Amino acid sequence: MHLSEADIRRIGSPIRAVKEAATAETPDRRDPALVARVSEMLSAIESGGVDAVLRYARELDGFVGDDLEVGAAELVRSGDELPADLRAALDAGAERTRRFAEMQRARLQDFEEEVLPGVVCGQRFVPVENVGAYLPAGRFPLLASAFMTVGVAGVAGVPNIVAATPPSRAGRPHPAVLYAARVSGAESVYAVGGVQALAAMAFGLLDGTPSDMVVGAGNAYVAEAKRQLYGRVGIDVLAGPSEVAVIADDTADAAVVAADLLAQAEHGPTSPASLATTSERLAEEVPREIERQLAGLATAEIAGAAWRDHGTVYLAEDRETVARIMDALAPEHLEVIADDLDWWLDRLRNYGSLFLGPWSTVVYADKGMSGTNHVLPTARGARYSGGLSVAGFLKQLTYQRASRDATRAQAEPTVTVSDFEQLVAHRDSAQLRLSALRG
Ligand SMILES: NC(=O)c1ccc[n+]([C@@H]2O[C@H](COP(=O)([O-])OP(=O)(O)OC[C@H]3O[C@@H](n4cnc5c(N)ncnc54)[C@H](O)[C@@H]3O)[C@@H](O)[C@H]2O)c1
Ligand SMILES: N[C@H](CO)Cc1c[nH]c[nH+]1
Ligand SMILES: [Zn+2]
Repeated sequence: MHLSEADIRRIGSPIRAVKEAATAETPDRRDPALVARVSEMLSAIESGGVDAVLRYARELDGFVGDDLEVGAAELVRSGDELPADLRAALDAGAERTRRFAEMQRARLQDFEEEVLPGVVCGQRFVPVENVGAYLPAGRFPLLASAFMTVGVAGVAGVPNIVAATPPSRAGRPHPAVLYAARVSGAESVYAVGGVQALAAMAFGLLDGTPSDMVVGAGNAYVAEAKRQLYGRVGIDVLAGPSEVAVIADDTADAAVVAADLLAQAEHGPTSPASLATTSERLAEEVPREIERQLAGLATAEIAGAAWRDHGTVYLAEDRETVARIMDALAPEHLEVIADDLDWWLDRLRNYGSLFLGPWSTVVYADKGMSGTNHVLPTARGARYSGGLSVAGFLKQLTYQRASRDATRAQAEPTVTVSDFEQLVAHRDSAQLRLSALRG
């Protein structure tokens, strides 16, 4: 995650890149080979149906058998072989995520009001009917993803939710992923991952009902599949490889900053992590501390590659410049470990989710422990979108009613504008009502 020359020009104040990314690739660059591969897979699945889905599932994920559906018995039994503390942690994450989604739902209000005499307009929030939820589990089983998708869709009132997750090495999904899905309210889960999962949900190849919307995070293949399916189905956000950025001043501890950067870098070798600071001390210490922590990290191969290729450290003279850096990077997760948190909360605007102060950290939200959703925009999508939430499953529909007495106020200007546009049928539709009023 790095600033382009154009970003630096726009920011307009001096910035020193203390650590630069080894690759010039930004997270929003689409790899043409990957785009072509996804397109080819979607076409093959659309024409080949379930057989094509099974073929990719076997080839890419070692799926065994012919039936992608995880049976009700396997879903119910999923918790039996898990340690009690893991079950309790998953129960807590599901519950907290649900509770925050309920709080958000309570603040989305239907209403109707008279906008001019005799004309009443209103809005209603209506849930999407069929949702396909993707639960990523390629490199690591991300257990909390079900809370964020299946659980939150349930709070929105979505009547038909199907979940798909890649099989793990034994050819079946991990029981912990299934348990997390179950405590989130899933009744229908399929052992299929990646592009083939999203295509199967969108084309109705799993339970026979095409999803109206597919949601959930995943790797670059998953994000690209959602992008290509968009329009034919709705999507939540383009939630690709995880990213983190930290804003820190002299009050921050280098070990904490380094740990939080590595925590997201370990997702994959293309996961960017960035620090922007006003502290010269921190700008020097954090890269050293990252190397020190990497030496003892079991996932160092992944996190080290991510840090080398996509990690950056920027030193700026003042906090406004740091804020402008974040306006440009628009990271998925943004931590602030600095004084005057209210100033930062007020000033920052481009992030998927914000973590204020040293006692708040991304990994808590990753696991559902704070309650916010961890399906968040990546690749600078936070410039125009927030993350998945209960609102994402609700269509904000409008309606209007008008009394006979309100006809003139709407029909006369409609006739005027339609005449100007030469849209005569439009004019006639309004004129007819005016005539009825007069006659
Ligand atoms: N942005 C967010 O909100 C968010 C949230 C959680 C996770 N994530 C990200 O989700 C990702 C999870 O990635 P993952 O790979 O571990 O799991 P995944 O479930 O996203 O992807 C696994 C699937 O990728 C497909 N795949 C792998 N290589 C392929 C190839 N060469 N051609 C076609 N398909 C291929 C396989 O079918 C496999 O099932 C991570 O990058 C993580 O950072 C993002
Ligand atoms: N950091 C991911 C969102 O980008 C979510 C997650 C879950 N578990 C671990 N991480
Ligand atoms: Zn994470």
